[in-house]
Amino acid sequence: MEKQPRLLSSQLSLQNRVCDVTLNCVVLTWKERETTKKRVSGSFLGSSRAAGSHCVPVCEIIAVQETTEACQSNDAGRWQMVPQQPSESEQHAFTVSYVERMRGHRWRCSEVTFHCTDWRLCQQWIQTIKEQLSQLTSRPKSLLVYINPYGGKQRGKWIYEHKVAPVFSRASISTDVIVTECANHARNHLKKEADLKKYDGVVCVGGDGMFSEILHGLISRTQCDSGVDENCAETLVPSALRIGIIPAGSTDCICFATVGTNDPVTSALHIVIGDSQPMDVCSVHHNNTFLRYSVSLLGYGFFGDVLTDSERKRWMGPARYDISGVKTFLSHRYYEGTISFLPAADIFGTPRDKIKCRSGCSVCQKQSTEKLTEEEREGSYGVWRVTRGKFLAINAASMSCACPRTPKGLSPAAHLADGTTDLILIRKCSRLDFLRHLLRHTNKDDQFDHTFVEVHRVQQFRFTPKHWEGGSELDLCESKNRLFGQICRQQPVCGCAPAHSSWNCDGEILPQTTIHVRVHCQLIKLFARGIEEKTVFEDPYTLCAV
Ligand SMILES: CCCCCCCCCCCCC/C=C/[C@@H](O)[C@H](COP(=O)(O)O)NC(=O)CCCCC
Ligand SMILES: Nc1ncnc2c1ncn2[C@@H]1O[C@H](COP(=O)(O)OP(=O)(O)O)[C@@H](O)[C@H]1O
Ligand SMILES: [Ca+2]
Repeated sequence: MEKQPRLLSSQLSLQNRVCDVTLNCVVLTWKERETTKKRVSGSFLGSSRAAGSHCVPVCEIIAVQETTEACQSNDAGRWQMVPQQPSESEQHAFTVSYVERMRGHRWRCSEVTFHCTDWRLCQQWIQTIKEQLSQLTSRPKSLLVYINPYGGKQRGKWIYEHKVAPVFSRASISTDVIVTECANHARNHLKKEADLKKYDGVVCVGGDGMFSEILHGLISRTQCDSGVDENCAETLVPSALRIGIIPAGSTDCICFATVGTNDPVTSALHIVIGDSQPMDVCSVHHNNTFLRYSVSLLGYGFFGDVLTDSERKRWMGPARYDISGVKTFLSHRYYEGTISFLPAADIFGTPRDKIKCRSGCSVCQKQSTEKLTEEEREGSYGVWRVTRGKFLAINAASMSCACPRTPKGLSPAAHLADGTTDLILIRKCSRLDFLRHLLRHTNKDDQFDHTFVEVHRVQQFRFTPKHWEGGSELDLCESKNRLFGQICRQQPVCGCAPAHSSWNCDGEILPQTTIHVRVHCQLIKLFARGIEEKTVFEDPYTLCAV
């Protein structure tokens, strides 16, 4: 890697130890100088990390500020470092706050305070670091924050005030905060009222349902401002504003699948450093009319029924999904219908690939840089295929849908930003087989390796339930009784099972069942970077090899 010219290099004191501190355009490093160690009673003070070299990429520095507090003394241990500078020299200090990686993809805001002999040198360090930070133009300065006070365990407000606001304030980000008063408050405000020119991004404090509101508000506003009709547009205009997600809901799958953890402080830090992760958005249509957008799961059958049942149990909080999950599993309902889909070309891979979408994913980047060859582009226009049958579940995962319930996700190899969605068809099978399939979401076994599971990577798909074929949604309502009689004969186990399920669209129930879904590649951007490879956590110093 190219060596960067030094901007500053000084001997500064850190907890009474002398360090060589260096700043270039890319990293801040500090290395403890060799110190005299006084042996007191058989062991040495200081961990190898404390005595070693530290390195923080400039892009992961949160802030720098002059420190006014009293200097700390470090002679409480059994071993004592002999200071190489007189203590009266430690009158001027500055503190650097930076991202530190913890286990499980979590980030924390750590601080290091350097002391120096000379006021001017101290100011020079503060000024130079500030200048470096000011050049990071992708960082937001002003954010519009929406909090759902009733999402998840109803801790959205508390989480924002105690975990997130202090991080934003440390990074000098200004915020306008709206605590929502009813469902669709955030969506309507974004769509019609918000003065979006004032902001560099929108922050959602809540779950997937709340995120969905903000997504809809922002996309609709962008189309409206650009004169694009959401009902018929094949191409939608990407939104200029990024969305940050502070997880405070029940599933929080969009946060988990784009950051690797559901941790408010980690999300706040991704926002502060101005990360950017493009994301595919599916538009769902019925009879050529736009219904909704989806970024994670569109699920008919099992996941639709779980959601419908769980809505009546909202008072239980996140536990409602466990109760409804068990209930829906036991009811073992299947649904008949026809799925037609437009497969993605071979270059997009398959849902059974071993390679996963990770930070800086080359498959997704290929889409963003539009580096497809003519041949690849030609090959990406496929031929529609049709399949019909009885299904326990029909799922479309536009991203892995990883969440604490299934850390590898519903479709572990799905990509965040490749312009495709993974269609997962679970055909009618025994309860035991379905249980085996579900359990595999929680362990290392391949949940697609069953004869009754079919997977396709697609650009578009349509679904028509059997009793709809050749008719309209209204036809069903009119002939409801006749149909229910027929279906109960087909599925005697349920007593009086409904003929149709509902679509679970990112946690919202869709009223229509006959749908046409189209993927819009990288329509929005999040303040995230995708899940980082383990190596970044194991050896953060690889980042600093400059
Ligand atoms: C016997 C072991 C069963 C294990 C099953 C594991 C499968 C879980 C897959 C979960 C996929 C989640 C996809 C995301 C869905 C969310 O959009 C939606 C709304 O979230 P929120 O607004 O935060 O409440 N959540 C759900 O639909 C919950 C599905 C839970 C199913 C058990
Ligand atoms: N103030 C509010 N009162 C009632 N519902 C709200 C409010 N704000 C948002 N909502 C709705 O609450 C639903 C669930 O929100 P979400 O934050 O996803 O929580 P959860 O993950 O627990 O479902 C969303 O559909 C959203 O539209
Ligand atoms: Ca995708």
